[in-house]
Amino acid sequence: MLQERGDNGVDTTEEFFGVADFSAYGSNQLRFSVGDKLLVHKRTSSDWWWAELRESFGYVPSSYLQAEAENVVQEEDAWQDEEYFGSYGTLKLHLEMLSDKPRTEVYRQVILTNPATLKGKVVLDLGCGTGIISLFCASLAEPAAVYAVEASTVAEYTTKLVKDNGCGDVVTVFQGRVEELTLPEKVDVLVSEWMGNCLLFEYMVESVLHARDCWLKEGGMMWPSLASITLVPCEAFHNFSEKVGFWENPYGLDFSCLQPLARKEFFSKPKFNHEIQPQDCLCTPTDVITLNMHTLQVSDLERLQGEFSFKVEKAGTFHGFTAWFSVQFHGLERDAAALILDSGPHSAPTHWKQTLFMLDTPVTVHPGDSISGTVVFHRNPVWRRHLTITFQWCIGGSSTEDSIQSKASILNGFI
Ligand SMILES: NC(=[NH2+])NCCC[C@H]1O[C@@H](n2cnc3c(N)ncnc32)[C@H](O)[C@@H]1O
Repeated sequence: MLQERGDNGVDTTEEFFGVADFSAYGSNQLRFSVGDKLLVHKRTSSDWWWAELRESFGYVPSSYLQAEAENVVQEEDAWQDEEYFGSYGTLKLHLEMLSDKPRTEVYRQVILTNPATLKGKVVLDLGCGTGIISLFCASLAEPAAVYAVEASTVAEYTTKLVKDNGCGDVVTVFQGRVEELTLPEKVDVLVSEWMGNCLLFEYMVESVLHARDCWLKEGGMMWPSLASITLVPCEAFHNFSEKVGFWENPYGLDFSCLQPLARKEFFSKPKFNHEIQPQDCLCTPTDVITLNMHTLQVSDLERLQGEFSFKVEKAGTFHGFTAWFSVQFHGLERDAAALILDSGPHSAPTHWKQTLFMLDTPVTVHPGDSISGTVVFHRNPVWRRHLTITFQWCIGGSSTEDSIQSKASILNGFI
C-alpha cells in the first residue's frame, strides 16, 4: 500500500538501475526508462520504494530495479521455468486441481455435451498434467487423436495413466514445453486449463495463444472460448481486524503504533485464497475484462485495462476490491448452451477462491454512492509470470448529510 506522507521506512540513499520502462499510474509514482539510474531514498515497503530521478521524486516498483547496470535478467530466468515446472512435477498441485470438483467436472461436461464436436477430430490438451482431460476425451467421446502436452516430469506418469486406462490407442503424451514441440498435425480443438489467480497469474495463457497460432486449424475450437475477470467493492472486516485491528490492544497493551506498519506489510500485496461471502459485496459484481481466446494476441497481455462504475447497494464499510474470474466453453453442437466455470462467491467454491485488494484506510459508504474508476493488469516486463494490478477510483457521495470527499487513490497489488 502506498503512503502519501513520509513513513518510518529506513532512510537510505542507494543507486539502482531500471531493468524495464515503468509508466507511472498517478501523481505519487515516478516514471523511468530501462537503464535509468535512480536514487532510492527509502525502501518504504518490499514492493515500493521512494526514489529520485532528475530532481523528480516518487514511488517505484522494486522489481523493476537492480543494483548493477549490467546482467539484465536472462530470458529463461524471466519465466522462472525451473521453479514453475518443478512445482508441477510433484503431486501436490495436481491433487489440489483434481480435488477441485467444480473445475474438473466442467471440463468433463464440455466433453460429454459435445460428442459430435469431438467425433473423429484431433484434440490438443495443453498442460495436461496427469492427463485427466485427455482421458475424458478418449473415454467419453470418439476423437481421432488426442495430443497431451505436459512440460513437467509428471508427464512420465501420464503416459502410464493413459495406458492403464485403455486410452493408449487415442492419446499420445508429449513431454516438453508446447513452444518447443512439433505435433504430428494441426488440431481441431485446443483444450487447456490454464487459469491462474486473477485469471492471468503464471501467464500460461501466453503458451495457449502460441499453441493456438501454431497448431489450431482455421475455424478450430478453443476451450475455454472466453475468459472474464470480475470485480466488486467489498467489506472485509475479518481481514482488517485480524491484520490491523489486532494491534489496538493485544493482552490489554497499546500496540497501536504498529498499525501503519501492519497496513504496509499486509495490505501492499493482494490476499490470495480470500473467500468472499455474497453478503460482503457492497455492489453488484461486474466483469471488467473479457478475453476472446480465438482473437486475443500475446501483445494484448502486456497491459489490460478495465473500467468500472459501481453503485453502492447497502450501507457498509468499503474495505477493498475482490477479484475472481470465469471462463466459458462454447459448443459446436446445435443448441448446446455454453458451459461456464465461475470462481466467484455465487458459485460452488473452487481451489482458486478469490483475490482481495485491501485499501489502506476503509471508507464508510451509503446506498447510492458511486465507486468509479479503472483497473490495469500490467504484466511485469521482467518477471514474465507476474503482474501489477493498479486500481484508480473515486467515491461519489449521494447522501446529503455527510458529503463524502471524492478522492482518487492508487492501489497496487504486486503479485
Ligand atoms: N491452471 C493453472 N494455473 N495451472 C494448471 C495447468 C498447468 C499445467 O500445465 C503445464 N504447462 C504450463 N505451461 C506449459 C507449456 N508451455 N507447455 C507444456 N506444459 C505447460 C504445467 O506444467 C502444469 O502441469
